Amino acid sequence: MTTTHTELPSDRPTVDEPAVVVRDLRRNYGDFEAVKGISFDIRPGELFALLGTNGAGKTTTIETLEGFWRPTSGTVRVFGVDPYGQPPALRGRTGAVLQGNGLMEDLTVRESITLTHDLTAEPRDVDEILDLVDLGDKAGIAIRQLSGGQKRRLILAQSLIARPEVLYLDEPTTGMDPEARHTTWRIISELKSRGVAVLLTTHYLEEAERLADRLAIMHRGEIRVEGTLAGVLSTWGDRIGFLMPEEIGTDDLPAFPDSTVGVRTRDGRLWATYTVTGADVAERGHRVVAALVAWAAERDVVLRHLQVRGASLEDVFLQVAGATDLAAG
Ligand SMILES: Nc1ncnc2c1ncn2[C@@H]1O[C@H](COP(=O)(O)OP(=O)(O)OP(=O)(O)O)[C@@H](O)[C@H]1O
Repeated sequence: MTTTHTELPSDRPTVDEPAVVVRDLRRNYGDFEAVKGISFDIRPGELFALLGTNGAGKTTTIETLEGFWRPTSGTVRVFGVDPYGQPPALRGRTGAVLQGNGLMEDLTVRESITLTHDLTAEPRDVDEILDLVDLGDKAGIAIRQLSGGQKRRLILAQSLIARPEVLYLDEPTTGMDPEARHTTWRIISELKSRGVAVLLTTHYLEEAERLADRLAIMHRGEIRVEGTLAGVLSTWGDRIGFLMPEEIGTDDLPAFPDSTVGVRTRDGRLWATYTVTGADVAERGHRVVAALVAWAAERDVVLRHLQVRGASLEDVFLQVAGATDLAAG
């Protein structure tokens, strides 16, 4: 999938210009190429989700945008400024929830927020920020007594004190229960609607489905898929799945033009999935179903749980991650 590349913004971007621009970014650790030439933009008020397998290069990308690493080659710009070394021009304009904790565990929640507040030019009010992340009732508690999910929210709170215009969220909801995750999604949506540009990495695909305006899936340092959720799914075709009849071996499954078949185990049972892609998916999918039913009737077998469905983000992710076939159901 191709990306629309624009010129790098000048030092004085207009509102319509991207807040974040990444062009052909490469980042090596010694001889190892962790990021192999990726490009994307994020505009104000937009959330871009960077998904991918473990070790794909997501954190390296965020840390480069945060200014911790200099690109091995290529360019990153935040409001037209090179972020390497966290220059004063970007101070307070970006915030981050990175992996790792970095909290002073003996302070109370309020003391911790107040400390950052007092070091920040034009900070948000301490109580406003506590309310925003739903930690008002924990203000007097020592950080070490917070749950893992509450600590993640406190880190989010710290990142919001300076009213950042760009937010980097590296797996922000890891360790959160479903309710805390929903609260965090609400906060992120609210920030987006206030015009904050957000770069999110997550292993929760539902999180990306709910929040992302655009998303990319990385694998081994490269962006393999990019676009809006609807755009990505529409190019990935339909799935026709059924429970493998016991009488039928994997090699006996028929082949059809314009479709691929895979078999995998789920819940201890074997499922077959035909993937139909390209133009006129619905019509060709219909023909595959008709042919399958005729094929089953000839052999006097039943295709249990026969169903047709569109691709899910999980299907796309698994395919990108190199899974040999796709889950039915
Ligand atoms: N400081 C480092 N020195 C050497 N190699 C590193 C370093 N940091 C990361 N790597 C390697 O670079 C690759 C990309 O790592 P990165 O943390 O960016 O991946 P990720 O997509 O964030 O993974 P995950 O989803 O597991 O958090 C990995 O193979 C990792 O082992």
